[in-house]
Amino acid sequence: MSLISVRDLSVTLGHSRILHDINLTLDPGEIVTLVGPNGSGKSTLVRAVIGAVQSTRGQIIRRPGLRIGYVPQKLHIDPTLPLTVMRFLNLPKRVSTVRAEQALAQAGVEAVARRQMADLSGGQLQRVLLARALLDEPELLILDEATQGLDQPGSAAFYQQIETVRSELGCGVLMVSHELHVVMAASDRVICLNGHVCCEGAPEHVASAPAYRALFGTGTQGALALYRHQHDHAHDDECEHDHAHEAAE
Ligand SMILES: Nc1ncnc2c1ncn2[C@@H]1O[C@H](COP(=O)(O)OP(=O)(O)OP(=O)(O)O)[C@@H](O)[C@H]1O
Repeated sequence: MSLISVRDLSVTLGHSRILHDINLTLDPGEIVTLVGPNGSGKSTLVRAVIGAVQSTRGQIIRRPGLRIGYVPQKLHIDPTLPLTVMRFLNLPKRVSTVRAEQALAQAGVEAVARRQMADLSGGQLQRVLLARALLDEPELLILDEATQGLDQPGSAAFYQQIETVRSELGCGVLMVSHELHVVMAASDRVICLNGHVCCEGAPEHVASAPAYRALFGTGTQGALALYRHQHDHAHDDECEHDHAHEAAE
């Protein structure tokens, strides 16, 4: 059974229709990335998946008992507040030291357990947030712009860590990102969103789809090669239609 299955989802916020006719499934072990221009509804879709936003039509079916780990964009911490990484991982509920250390190791930052949160670099902080999301051994890991503020090598290293986590835990991963070339290459499947699903499939397929190119141009192909890895592309969805005109909407 899929981890999540989104069927004909529409979301209206205030008087604006933000998402319409969204269909999406995510299977165990899959890394799916949502890309799309600012305001295209990526965060709204993720928030609907975690149950923080109500749908106006359609449904979201979660596998019964599904454990979801969520990595936010950023965490604002008062720099004057003394808070070690270990204490942070014990908020809001206590975890064993062994489990916290395991999660830090899975996130690639085992050495920072006793450090102050305020002293961490941007990349270390994002990995600590990842560790926190891993504490409950999620079956689905959701990351919403989790590499914002990191430079490109930092982002690439973070996404490689996500791939490691996926292969160690076997969890599915749903990510939102603006860093098209880096994130797309780390994904099994990419969904290009602009209020609805414009096109989807393997990164190479989406990068060359007319709808994607209309939204983002053609500059990502070379960079994709940087982090290319082998996938079975046999089941890629074809881009059903050309929505190139929508870029002008
Ligand atoms: N509570 C709300 N009420 C009304 N409109 C909202 C609300 N929340 C979000 N929106 C609008 O929904 C649209 C989609 O927002 P969303 O944050 O999902 O897009 P996004 O693709 O994640 O954007 P970005 O890439 O800029 O983060 C935007 O136009 C936003 O202004």
